[in-house]
Amino acid sequence: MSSTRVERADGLVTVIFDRPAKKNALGAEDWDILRRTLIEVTDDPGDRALLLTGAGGNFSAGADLSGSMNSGGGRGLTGGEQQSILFEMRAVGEIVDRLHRLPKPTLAAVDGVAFGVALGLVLACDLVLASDRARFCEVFVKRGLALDGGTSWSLPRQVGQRRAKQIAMLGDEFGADRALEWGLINEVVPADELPKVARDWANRLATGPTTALSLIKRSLDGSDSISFAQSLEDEARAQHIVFTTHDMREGITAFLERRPPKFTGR
Ligand SMILES: CC(C)(COP(=O)(O)OP(=O)(O)OC[C@H]1O[C@@H](n2cnc3c(N)ncnc32)[C@H](O)[C@@H]1OP(=O)(O)O)[C@@H](O)C(=O)NCCC(=O)NCCSC(=O)/C=C1/CC=CC=CO1
Repeated sequence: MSSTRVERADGLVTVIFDRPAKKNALGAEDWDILRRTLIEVTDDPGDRALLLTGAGGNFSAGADLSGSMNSGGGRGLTGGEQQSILFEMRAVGEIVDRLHRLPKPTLAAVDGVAFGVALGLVLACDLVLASDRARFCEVFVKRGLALDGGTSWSLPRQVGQRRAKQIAMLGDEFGADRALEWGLINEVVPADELPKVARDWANRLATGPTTALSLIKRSLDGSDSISFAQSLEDEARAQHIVFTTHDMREGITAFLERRPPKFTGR
């Protein structure tokens, strides 16, 4: 049964995992909604930023272990079941990749638990806000699972190999303060303030200069795999592109006219 809602307002697309009785565990329909939404946000110029969050005091407890992924039941998998797990995991991987590569800014707002593949979704976002009662866990090892959700890639990049191995191989829960100290999240706010602060940040992204934000994101994400000289060339090309935008003209005009800019995403 699907439990994910999508809301749109003023350029901001909010995806809300909403099955509180199951800690917002994610099943096939949730993945389908997320996949479709990511395609829409990629293609629709009216969608200018994405906020991922959960309802009922939790982000998500990760994959729904009672659903389609819970195959085998201790009797060993048939060849067909094994194939189907590979297929499902590739499908989930494709969705996390879409999120990671989304050409619009993304923000995760985490209250309560973000476990397993849900942690992967969080780490694939550009910015992460957490409440002071957020709990994170690379829980896979506790279930006898290997890593997924792109966390084998994002964790070492965000916290370094040494800590990534601790987080992934021990599978201990950690709180928002530790996540902040390790550089996994941007800020911690009191739980009752999280919705407001998240909306403020997300609205700032959604009313920002969309092309510039997209190019900023692309250049930072790509910086690991290119030389300094290449980054300078890429920056030149990016500025060349933003000089064709209405938002760049508006940004400079607004500065000269001593008023706040009104970016429209064009
Ligand atoms: C630590 C918990 C998140 C919360 O604990 P607690 O507050 O004590 O609450 P519970 O009583 O345990 O949970 C309340 C109800 O929610 C159900 N539930 C919780 N998580 C899941 C889940 N992931 N799938 C299905 N259902 C879930 C729980 O059964 C309760 O239901 P009832 O009231 O009807 O009994 C704790 O719940 C917890 O540790 N949850 C599991 C976390 C987890 O292991 N997540 C999955 C990680 S694996 C993953 O994300 C990706 C894959 C990919 C590959 C293949 C296979 C699977 O996973």
